[in-house]
Amino acid sequence: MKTPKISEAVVRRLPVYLRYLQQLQDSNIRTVSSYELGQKLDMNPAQIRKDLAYFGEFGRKGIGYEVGYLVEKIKQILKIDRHLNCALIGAGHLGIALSNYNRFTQEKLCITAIFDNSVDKIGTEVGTIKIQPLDEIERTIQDRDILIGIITVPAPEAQKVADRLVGSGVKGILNFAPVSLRVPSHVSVRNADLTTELQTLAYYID
Ligand SMILES: NC(=O)c1ccc[n+]([C@@H]2O[C@H](COP(=O)([O-])OP(=O)(O)OC[C@H]3O[C@@H](n4cnc5c(N)ncnc54)[C@H](O)[C@@H]3O)[C@@H](O)[C@H]2O)c1
Repeated sequence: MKTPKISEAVVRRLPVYLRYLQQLQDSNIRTVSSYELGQKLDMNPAQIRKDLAYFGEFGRKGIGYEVGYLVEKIKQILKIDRHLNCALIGAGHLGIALSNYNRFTQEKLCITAIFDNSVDKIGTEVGTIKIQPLDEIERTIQDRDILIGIITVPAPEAQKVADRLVGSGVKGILNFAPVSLRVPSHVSVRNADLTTELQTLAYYID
């Protein structure tokens, strides 16, 4: 069967479903209806059913969704049922905080290499990861099959770092620097920005 083109809005909702389903799993709850999901996530149950139906028939009438099964399915859809190595570049305030957070929360989608260009940082450790010089980025990314780069360097350095990540073969970049990156079309970029989120939020505050 040909997979339909899935909109980004649907893809962005899947991790939201997954996070709540994993909480249910931790509480040993075995089944959940789209109505219950909708109530908890403040979403329309019909929307949830429609989103999940893009990928298959996961629910059963009168019973709902089997939580464990749906968790595994969503992980497969998001392709996070495999180990996916990430490299972080810029071991400053934000980079260290993100690395420490990721270390405790993720088993498979994890930061496995950290780079910086400061002699004060190179060779020091974040958890079990030794910060490497930027010069080692290409070789490390290829040797460790790293597919995602996370940029936490100052804005003027971000494009140069992105170019090196792309040249090393990464397929996705999560960019925290306040700058728009230019990358080839085969590379996906997601920007995370506290300031723009706050500015957007401000619009809704009277
Ligand atoms: N998206 C957000 O919500 C958000 C929040 C805070 C900070 N930021 C951005 O994140 C970035 C980092 O902020 P910070 O407060 O951690 O800064 P920081 O100065 O504490 O850390 C930056 C680190 O990058 C390293 N670095 C600089 N140039 C480099 C290069 N070419 N290659 C490798 N390493 C390099 C520095 O040595 C330093 O360790 C900035 O661009 C900042 O604007 C974004």
